[in-house]
Amino acid sequence: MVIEIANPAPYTYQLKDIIEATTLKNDDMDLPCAIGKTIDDEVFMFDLAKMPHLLIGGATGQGKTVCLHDIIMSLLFKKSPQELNFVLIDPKKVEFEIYYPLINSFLMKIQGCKHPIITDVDEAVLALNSLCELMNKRFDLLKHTNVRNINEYNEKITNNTIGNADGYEYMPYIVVIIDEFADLKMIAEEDIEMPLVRLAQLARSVGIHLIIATQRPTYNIITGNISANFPASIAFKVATQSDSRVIIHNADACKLLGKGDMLFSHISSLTRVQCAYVDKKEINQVVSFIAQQEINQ
Ligand SMILES: Nc1ncnc2c1ncn2[C@@H]1O[C@H](COP(=O)(O)OP(=O)(O)OP(=O)(O)O)[C@@H](O)[C@H]1O
Repeated sequence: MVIEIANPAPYTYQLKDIIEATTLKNDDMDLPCAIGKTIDDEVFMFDLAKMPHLLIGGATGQGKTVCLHDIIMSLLFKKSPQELNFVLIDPKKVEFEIYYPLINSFLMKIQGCKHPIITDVDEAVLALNSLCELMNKRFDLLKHTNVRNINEYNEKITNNTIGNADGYEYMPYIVVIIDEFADLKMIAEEDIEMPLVRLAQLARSVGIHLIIATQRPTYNIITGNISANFPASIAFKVATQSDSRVIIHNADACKLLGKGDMLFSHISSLTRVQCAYVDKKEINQVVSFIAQQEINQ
Protein backbone atom coordinates (compact mmCIF):
# COMPACT_ATOMS: atom_id res chain seq x y z
CA MET A 1 0.00 0.00 0.00
CA VAL A 2 1.30 3.49 -0.87
CA ILE A 3 0.23 6.61 1.03
CA GLU A 4 0.81 9.83 -0.88
CA ILE A 5 1.41 12.93 1.26
CA ALA A 6 1.03 16.32 -0.41
CA ASN A 7 4.21 18.40 -0.57
CA PRO A 8 3.40 21.81 0.99
CA ALA A 9 5.86 23.46 -1.44
CA PRO A 10 5.51 21.57 -4.71
CA TYR A 11 8.49 21.73 -7.08
CA THR A 12 8.00 23.19 -10.56
CA TYR A 13 9.70 21.04 -13.18
CA GLN A 14 10.90 22.87 -16.29
CA LEU A 15 10.12 21.20 -19.62
CA LYS A 16 13.64 21.75 -21.00
CA ASP A 17 15.13 19.69 -18.13
CA ILE A 18 12.61 16.90 -18.73
CA ILE A 19 13.34 16.81 -22.48
CA GLU A 20 17.11 16.88 -21.95
CA ALA A 21 16.81 13.92 -19.57
CA THR A 22 15.00 11.85 -22.20
CA THR A 23 17.25 12.26 -25.25
CA LEU A 24 18.58 8.71 -25.18
CA LYS A 25 15.50 7.00 -23.84
CA ASN A 26 12.91 7.15 -26.57
CA ASP A 27 14.37 5.70 -29.74
CA ASP A 28 11.66 3.06 -29.90
CA MET A 29 8.79 5.59 -29.64
CA ASP A 30 7.10 6.89 -32.79
CA LEU A 31 5.59 10.01 -31.14
CA PRO A 32 7.47 10.51 -27.85
CA CYS A 33 5.85 12.92 -25.41
CA ALA A 34 7.82 13.76 -22.25
CA ILE A 35 5.53 15.78 -20.03
CA GLY A 36 6.65 15.63 -16.41
CA LYS A 37 7.85 13.55 -13.48
CA THR A 38 6.25 10.77 -11.44
CA ILE A 39 6.21 10.76 -7.64
CA ASP A 40 9.36 8.56 -7.81
CA ASP A 41 11.11 11.47 -9.58
CA GLU A 42 11.24 9.51 -12.84
CA VAL A 43 10.68 11.32 -16.14
CA PHE A 44 7.20 10.44 -17.37
CA MET A 45 6.77 9.92 -21.08
CA PHE A 46 4.38 8.12 -23.40
CA ASP A 47 4.17 7.25 -27.07
CA LEU A 48 1.14 9.05 -28.48
CA ALA A 49 1.13 6.64 -31.44
CA LYS A 50 0.36 3.79 -29.01
CA MET A 51 -2.31 5.57 -26.94
CA PRO A 52 -3.59 6.17 -29.75
CA HIS A 53 -5.73 9.21 -28.80
CA LEU A 54 -5.76 11.32 -25.65
CA LEU A 55 -8.48 13.11 -23.67
CA ILE A 56 -7.41 15.88 -21.26
CA GLY A 57 -9.85 17.27 -18.69
CA GLY A 58 -9.63 19.55 -15.69
CA ALA A 59 -11.14 22.66 -14.15
CA THR A 60 -10.07 26.08 -15.37
CA GLY A 61 -6.49 27.10 -14.56
CA GLN A 62 -5.26 23.64 -13.53
CA GLY A 63 -2.68 23.12 -16.29
CA LYS A 64 -4.35 21.66 -19.41
CA THR A 65 -2.95 24.20 -21.88
CA VAL A 66 0.54 24.01 -20.38
CA CYS A 67 0.32 20.22 -20.83
CA LEU A 68 -0.70 20.66 -24.49
CA HIS A 69 2.32 22.94 -25.01
CA ASP A 70 4.55 20.27 -23.36
CA ILE A 71 3.26 17.67 -25.80
CA ILE A 72 3.72 19.92 -28.86
CA MET A 73 7.21 21.03 -27.77
CA SER A 74 8.25 17.46 -26.99
CA LEU A 75 7.23 16.38 -30.49
CA LEU A 76 8.88 19.43 -32.12
CA PHE A 77 12.16 18.46 -30.45
CA LYS A 78 12.03 14.90 -31.74
CA LYS A 79 10.42 15.08 -35.18
CA SER A 80 10.97 16.87 -38.47
CA PRO A 81 8.18 18.46 -40.55
CA GLN A 82 8.63 15.58 -43.04
CA GLU A 83 7.74 13.13 -40.27
CA LEU A 84 5.00 15.03 -38.45
CA ASN A 85 2.33 17.66 -39.13
CA PHE A 86 -0.01 19.34 -36.66
CA VAL A 87 -3.62 20.45 -37.01
CA LEU A 88 -4.24 22.95 -34.19
CA ILE A 89 -7.83 23.87 -33.33
CA ASP A 90 -8.28 26.60 -30.75
CA PRO A 91 -11.78 28.03 -30.19
CA LYS A 92 -10.32 30.20 -27.38
CA LYS A 93 -8.32 31.90 -30.19
CA VAL A 94 -5.27 32.82 -28.10
CA GLU A 95 -3.36 29.74 -27.03
CA PHE A 96 -1.93 28.31 -30.27
CA GLU A 97 -1.26 31.54 -32.20
CA ILE A 98 2.30 31.29 -30.89
CA TYR A 99 2.89 28.41 -33.37
CA TYR A 100 1.96 30.55 -36.40
CA PRO A 101 5.64 30.83 -37.56
CA LEU A 102 5.50 27.06 -38.26
CA ILE A 103 3.12 27.78 -41.15
CA ASN A 104 5.61 26.52 -43.76
CA SER A 105 6.86 23.55 -41.79
CA PHE A 106 4.87 21.67 -39.16
CA LEU A 107 1.39 23.18 -39.62
CA MET A 108 -0.82 21.26 -42.03
CA LYS A 109 -2.67 23.31 -44.64
CA ILE A 110 -6.34 22.41 -44.93
CA GLN A 111 -8.22 23.52 -48.02
CA GLY A 112 -11.04 25.92 -47.15
CA CYS A 113 -9.51 27.01 -43.82
CA LYS A 114 -8.36 30.62 -43.99
CA HIS A 115 -5.83 30.47 -41.17
CA PRO A 116 -3.40 27.66 -40.30
CA ILE A 117 -4.51 27.75 -36.66
CA ILE A 118 -8.22 27.01 -36.72
CA THR A 119 -10.39 29.08 -34.39
CA ASP A 120 -13.74 29.03 -36.18
CA VAL A 121 -16.31 26.27 -35.47
CA ASP A 122 -17.29 25.77 -39.14
CA GLU A 123 -13.64 25.52 -40.13
CA ALA A 124 -13.05 22.99 -37.32
CA VAL A 125 -15.86 20.82 -38.74
CA LEU A 126 -14.40 21.23 -42.23
CA ALA A 127 -10.93 20.27 -40.98
CA LEU A 128 -12.15 17.08 -39.28
CA ASN A 129 -14.13 16.06 -42.38
CA SER A 130 -11.07 16.75 -44.58
CA LEU A 131 -9.01 14.54 -42.26
CA CYS A 132 -11.61 11.75 -42.69
CA GLU A 133 -11.14 12.04 -46.47
CA LEU A 134 -7.37 12.00 -46.09
CA MET A 135 -7.69 8.93 -43.85
CA ASN A 136 -9.61 7.12 -46.63
CA LYS A 137 -6.96 8.09 -49.21
CA ARG A 138 -4.25 6.80 -46.90
CA PHE A 139 -6.15 3.51 -46.47
CA ASP A 140 -6.16 3.15 -50.28
CA LEU A 141 -2.39 3.71 -50.31
CA LEU A 142 -1.88 1.00 -47.67
CA LYS A 143 -4.07 -1.39 -49.67
CA HIS A 144 -2.27 -0.72 -52.97
CA THR A 145 1.14 -1.20 -51.38
CA ASN A 146 0.06 -4.30 -49.48
CA VAL A 147 0.94 -3.05 -45.99
CA ARG A 148 -1.07 -2.80 -42.76
CA ASN A 149 0.01 0.50 -41.26
CA ILE A 150 1.97 3.75 -41.61
CA ASN A 151 5.21 2.22 -40.29
CA GLU A 152 5.24 -0.61 -42.83
CA TYR A 153 4.35 1.87 -45.60
CA ASN A 154 7.11 4.34 -44.65
CA GLU A 155 9.61 1.46 -44.36
CA LYS A 156 8.91 0.58 -48.00
CA ILE A 157 9.50 4.24 -48.94
CA THR A 158 12.73 4.40 -46.93
CA ASN A 159 14.21 1.24 -48.45
CA ASN A 160 13.06 2.30 -51.95
CA THR A 161 10.68 -0.64 -52.47
CA ILE A 162 8.14 2.01 -53.52
CA GLY A 163 8.74 5.67 -54.32
CA ASN A 164 8.01 8.89 -56.13
CA ALA A 165 8.17 7.27 -59.53
CA ASP A 166 5.13 5.12 -58.62
CA GLY A 167 3.36 8.15 -57.09
CA TYR A 168 4.06 7.22 -53.47
CA GLU A 169 5.41 9.69 -50.91
CA TYR A 170 6.53 9.48 -47.29
CA MET A 171 3.46 9.62 -45.01
CA PRO A 172 3.90 12.04 -42.07
CA TYR A 173 2.12 11.45 -38.78
CA ILE A 174 -0.67 13.97 -38.15
CA VAL A 175 -1.41 15.08 -34.60
CA VAL A 176 -4.73 16.92 -34.24
CA ILE A 177 -5.05 19.00 -31.07
CA ILE A 178 -8.30 20.62 -29.94
CA ASP A 179 -8.13 22.98 -26.95
CA GLU A 180 -11.51 23.57 -25.29
CA PHE A 181 -13.46 20.91 -27.11
CA ALA A 182 -16.68 21.88 -25.24
CA ASP A 183 -16.83 25.19 -27.14
CA LEU A 184 -17.04 23.26 -30.41
CA LYS A 185 -19.36 20.54 -29.11
CA MET A 186 -21.92 23.01 -27.71
CA ILE A 187 -22.28 24.74 -31.09
CA ALA A 188 -21.67 22.04 -33.71
CA GLU A 189 -22.82 18.95 -31.73
CA GLU A 190 -23.16 15.96 -34.13
CA ASP A 191 -21.31 17.78 -36.92
CA ILE A 192 -18.18 17.78 -34.78
CA GLU A 193 -18.73 14.47 -32.97
CA MET A 194 -19.30 12.33 -36.09
CA PRO A 195 -15.97 12.97 -37.88
CA LEU A 196 -14.12 13.04 -34.53
CA VAL A 197 -15.41 9.60 -33.52
CA ARG A 198 -14.77 8.22 -37.01
CA LEU A 199 -11.15 9.37 -36.83
CA ALA A 200 -10.78 8.06 -33.29
CA GLN A 201 -12.12 4.65 -34.35
CA LEU A 202 -10.09 4.19 -37.52
CA ALA A 203 -7.26 6.67 -38.08
CA ARG A 204 -4.58 5.11 -35.87
CA SER A 205 -3.15 2.77 -38.54
CA VAL A 206 -2.71 5.67 -40.99
CA GLY A 207 -0.89 7.80 -38.43
CA ILE A 208 -3.59 10.31 -37.42
CA HIS A 209 -3.80 10.87 -33.66
CA LEU A 210 -6.19 13.09 -31.70
CA ILE A 211 -5.83 15.04 -28.48
CA ILE A 212 -8.86 16.85 -27.08
CA ALA A 213 -8.89 19.04 -23.98
CA THR A 214 -11.81 20.43 -22.03
CA GLN A 215 -12.55 22.29 -18.81
CA ARG A 216 -16.11 20.89 -18.95
CA PRO A 217 -15.71 17.12 -18.74
CA THR A 218 -19.40 16.24 -18.50
CA TYR A 219 -21.29 13.32 -20.06
CA ASN A 220 -23.01 15.57 -22.62
CA ILE A 221 -19.65 16.90 -23.89
CA ILE A 222 -17.57 13.71 -23.58
CA THR A 223 -20.25 11.27 -24.73
CA GLY A 224 -19.97 7.49 -24.36
CA ASN A 225 -18.93 7.25 -28.01
CA ILE A 226 -16.04 9.68 -27.53
CA SER A 227 -14.98 8.19 -24.21
CA ALA A 228 -14.92 4.63 -25.62
CA ASN A 229 -12.52 5.69 -28.37
CA PHE A 230 -10.07 7.63 -26.20
CA PRO A 231 -8.36 4.91 -24.12
CA ALA A 232 -5.78 7.33 -22.71
CA SER A 233 -6.68 10.32 -20.59
CA ILE A 234 -5.16 12.94 -18.33
CA ALA A 235 -7.13 14.41 -15.43
CA PHE A 236 -6.11 17.66 -13.78
CA LYS A 237 -7.91 18.82 -10.64
CA VAL A 238 -11.69 18.94 -11.08
CA ALA A 239 -14.52 20.24 -8.89
CA THR A 240 -16.80 17.21 -8.83
CA GLN A 241 -16.47 13.44 -8.61
CA SER A 242 -18.69 13.14 -11.65
CA ASP A 243 -16.25 15.24 -13.77
CA SER A 244 -13.39 13.07 -12.57
CA ARG A 245 -15.27 9.88 -13.55
CA VAL A 246 -15.87 11.18 -17.07
CA ILE A 247 -12.11 11.56 -17.58
CA ILE A 248 -10.49 8.69 -15.68
CA HIS A 249 -13.46 6.52 -14.58
CA ASN A 250 -12.85 7.11 -10.86
CA ALA A 251 -13.22 10.04 -8.46
CA ASP A 252 -9.51 10.62 -7.67
CA ALA A 253 -9.03 13.82 -9.72
CA CYS A 254 -11.01 15.79 -7.09
CA LYS A 255 -8.14 15.28 -4.62
CA LEU A 256 -5.36 16.61 -6.89
CA LEU A 257 -3.48 19.75 -5.83
CA GLY A 258 -3.70 21.91 -8.98
CA LYS A 259 -0.86 23.66 -10.90
CA GLY A 260 0.02 20.69 -13.09
CA ASP A 261 -0.70 17.88 -10.60
CA MET A 262 -2.32 15.20 -12.76
CA LEU A 263 -3.37 11.58 -13.16
CA PHE A 264 -2.51 9.77 -16.38
CA SER A 265 -4.79 6.88 -17.20
CA HIS A 266 -4.17 4.32 -19.92
CA ILE A 267 -6.33 1.19 -20.16
CA SER A 268 -6.20 -0.02 -16.55
CA SER A 269 -3.13 1.82 -15.22
CA LEU A 270 -3.17 5.12 -13.35
CA THR A 271 0.01 7.22 -12.82
CA ARG A 272 0.36 10.38 -10.71
CA VAL A 273 2.52 12.93 -12.54
CA GLN A 274 3.63 16.51 -11.94
CA CYS A 275 3.33 18.12 -15.34
CA ALA A 276 6.33 20.14 -16.52
CA TYR A 277 6.06 23.90 -16.93
CA VAL A 278 6.96 25.73 -20.12
CA ASP A 279 6.48 29.45 -20.64
CA LYS A 280 5.62 31.43 -23.76
CA LYS A 281 9.16 32.84 -24.02
CA GLU A 282 10.69 29.36 -24.37
CA ILE A 283 8.04 28.31 -26.88
CA ASN A 284 8.74 31.47 -28.89
CA GLN A 285 12.46 30.72 -28.97
CA VAL A 286 11.96 27.16 -30.25
CA VAL A 287 9.35 28.15 -32.82
CA SER A 288 11.48 31.05 -34.15
CA PHE A 289 14.51 28.75 -34.40
CA ILE A 290 12.55 26.19 -36.46
CA ALA A 291 11.06 28.91 -38.68
CA GLN A 292 14.53 30.39 -39.28
CA GLN A 293 15.91 26.95 -40.22
CA GLU A 294 13.10 26.62 -42.75
CA ILE A 295 14.05 29.99 -44.32
CA ASN A 296 17.76 29.03 -44.45
CA GLN A 297 17.08 25.77 -46.32
N1 LIG B 1 2.87 22.24 -14.75
C1 LIG B 1 2.74 23.40 -14.12
N2 LIG B 1 3.66 23.78 -13.19
C2 LIG B 1 3.53 24.98 -12.54
N3 LIG B 1 2.51 25.86 -12.75
C3 LIG B 1 1.58 25.52 -13.66
C4 LIG B 1 1.64 24.29 -14.39
N4 LIG B 1 0.57 24.22 -15.22
C5 LIG B 1 -0.12 25.36 -15.03
N5 LIG B 1 0.47 26.14 -14.11
C6 LIG B 1 -0.01 27.47 -13.67
O1 LIG B 1 -1.42 27.56 -13.87
C7 LIG B 1 -1.75 28.57 -14.84
C8 LIG B 1 -2.90 28.10 -15.71
O2 LIG B 1 -2.50 26.99 -16.50
P1 LIG B 1 -3.23 26.62 -17.86
O3 LIG B 1 -3.40 27.82 -18.72
O4 LIG B 1 -2.52 25.47 -18.47
O5 LIG B 1 -4.67 26.19 -17.33
P2 LIG B 1 -5.90 25.56 -18.11
O6 LIG B 1 -6.27 24.32 -17.39
O7 LIG B 1 -5.58 25.43 -19.56
O8 LIG B 1 -7.02 26.67 -17.89
P3 LIG B 1 -8.24 27.08 -18.85
O9 LIG B 1 -9.12 25.88 -18.98
O10 LIG B 1 -8.90 28.21 -18.13
O11 LIG B 1 -7.62 27.50 -20.16
C9 LIG B 1 -0.43 28.79 -15.61
O12 LIG B 1 -0.37 30.09 -16.17
C10 LIG B 1 0.62 28.57 -14.54
O13 LIG B 1 0.76 29.73 -13.73
